[in-house]
Amino acid sequence: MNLGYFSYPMPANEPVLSYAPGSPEKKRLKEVLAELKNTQADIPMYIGAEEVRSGKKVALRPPHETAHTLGHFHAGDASHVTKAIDAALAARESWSNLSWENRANIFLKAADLIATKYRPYMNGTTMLGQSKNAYQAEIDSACELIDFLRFNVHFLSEIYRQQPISAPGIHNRLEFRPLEGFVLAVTPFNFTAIGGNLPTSAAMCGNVVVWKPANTQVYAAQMFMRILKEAGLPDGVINLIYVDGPTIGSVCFSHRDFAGVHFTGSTGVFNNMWETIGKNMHNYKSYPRIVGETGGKDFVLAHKSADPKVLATALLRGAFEYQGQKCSAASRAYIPSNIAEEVKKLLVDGINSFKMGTVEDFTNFINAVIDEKSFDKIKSYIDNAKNDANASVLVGGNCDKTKGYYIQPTVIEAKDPNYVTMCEEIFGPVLTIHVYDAEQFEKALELVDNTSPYALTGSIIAQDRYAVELATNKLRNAAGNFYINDKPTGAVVGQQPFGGARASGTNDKAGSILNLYRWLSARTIKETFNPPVDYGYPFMLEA
Ligand SMILES: NC(=O)c1ccc[n+]([C@@H]2O[C@H](COP(=O)([O-])OP(=O)(O)OC[C@H]3O[C@@H](n4cnc5c(N)ncnc54)[C@H](O)[C@@H]3O)[C@@H](O)[C@H]2O)c1
Ligand SMILES: N[C@@H](CCC=O)C(=O)O
Repeated sequence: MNLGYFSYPMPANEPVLSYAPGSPEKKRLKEVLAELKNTQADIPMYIGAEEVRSGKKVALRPPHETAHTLGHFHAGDASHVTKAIDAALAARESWSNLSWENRANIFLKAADLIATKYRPYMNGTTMLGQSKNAYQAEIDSACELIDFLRFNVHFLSEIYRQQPISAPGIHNRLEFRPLEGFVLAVTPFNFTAIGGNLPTSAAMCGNVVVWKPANTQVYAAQMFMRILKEAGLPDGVINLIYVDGPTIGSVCFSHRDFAGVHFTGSTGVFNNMWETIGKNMHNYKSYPRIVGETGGKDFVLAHKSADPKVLATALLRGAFEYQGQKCSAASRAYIPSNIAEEVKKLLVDGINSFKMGTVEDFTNFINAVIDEKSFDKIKSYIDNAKNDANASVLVGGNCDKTKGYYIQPTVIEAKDPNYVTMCEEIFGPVLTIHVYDAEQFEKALELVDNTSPYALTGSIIAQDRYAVELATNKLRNAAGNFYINDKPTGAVVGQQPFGGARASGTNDKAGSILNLYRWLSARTIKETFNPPVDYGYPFMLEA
């Protein structure tokens, strides 16, 4: 029964806590980190009402301290994927019929639980499981996740209000139905907030979901799942399983009720999904929604009018925060010759001042990269640069995996603007710079636009307003998130809707109203109050 239209006004962004020395939030976070480290977690899959323990245990270790074990999760197989789909479909009718305010308030309650008693647990599991320092965890697993939940509730309310006009004698209305089937959410390791957003944005719209996080993000993902349960999410609406990607794909993408995939991760995996879905089209009841935010090779282009300190700071933060493991991280920079020497010195000094180590020591700016595979891949790019005549390592370059996956933040200088590290996504703390002739700005713009297949984020650093305008226009399709005099990272929900085009994804802008439309299928209803009773037209009364 609907007895009123209940409003959900635009929320404010969740304030970022500072964790400054002596602050209560720092004290509490330290206590929780110690508690988590002293506990051996036994993490089940969540399928329907069940906590499923397969017995196939996978150990969870902090990337910065691989000798320590945080516990383990129970990995699943194809049978668990089927079970999760069945549980989702069984929950579908009741969930999709639940009133909007009762759906919405579950997610708002979850946001409040994260903002209060579970904040140190969301941050603590993210810090230990994904090797994020306290600030990087706070902006991700607390603030961004809370914002996703609150803003999406507001955006969906706005969608439900959008109704067609009605001519005299009729009433038209739009129902924003959930999709007919289940949605698969496949999420990456690097952002706990993305892990939380992909299943909940679809679920909020009345869909039922099978959620598969990256193995290296399970520690924080299960924490969020437990919070959703405590907030009142009914069984089966979101089913959290830990099954390898190809197995998930083979079961979900051949299922008749597969209604859509909400993916964030690498371009190669998404391309593979798209191809598989295309090949299986004949299986499905409806055309599935395919939403994917993928890789990046994000640029910073400086003009000769750039302030060297603004540029160096944008690079130090934009390239190295969270060890460069942000899809938005600055990984190629084009520096004009007039300020190149000064900027290089600022970069070298900045990097030499970085402290690297565990997340428990709050003085560390840099922690470890996510896993051994990633460590080996990043190291091979650095080793190749050390031995290539077209490149030189300006600073950094040391890699050590004896205690954790530590890669020293590294700047490579490429003489060749098409050198491999200027083009390929590395996803680690490696920035490649290319110095261009300061009088050849237009040529540099072309290089930026054409060097990489991606188009996710990018920045122009300039004081000259003509240069800013030229870059904004020429690079219109080179980035879905374009920054002026700022680093290319750190988009805030509600402020900078996030996503890129070209090989960076479908650009459905996570955390914005645009994304929610993808999880809805509108039905138009026309009601006629005084229906005609004669088929003829008035003009037919006379020849
Ligand atoms: N554009 C964005 O908004 C955005 C945000 C975060 C990360 N990313 C991208 O994500 C990547 C880093 O994250 P990652 O290492 O977790 O990415 P990934 O592609 O390796 O994994 C992402 C998810 O896909 C799963 N997966 C892997 N192979 C699969 C397969 N064959 N079938 C189905 N699922 C499969 C993984 O287990 C994980 O859950 C980078 O490329 C980064 O740019 C993009
Ligand atoms: N939205 C984040 C990046 C997400 C990808 O990893 C940012 O803007 O830095």
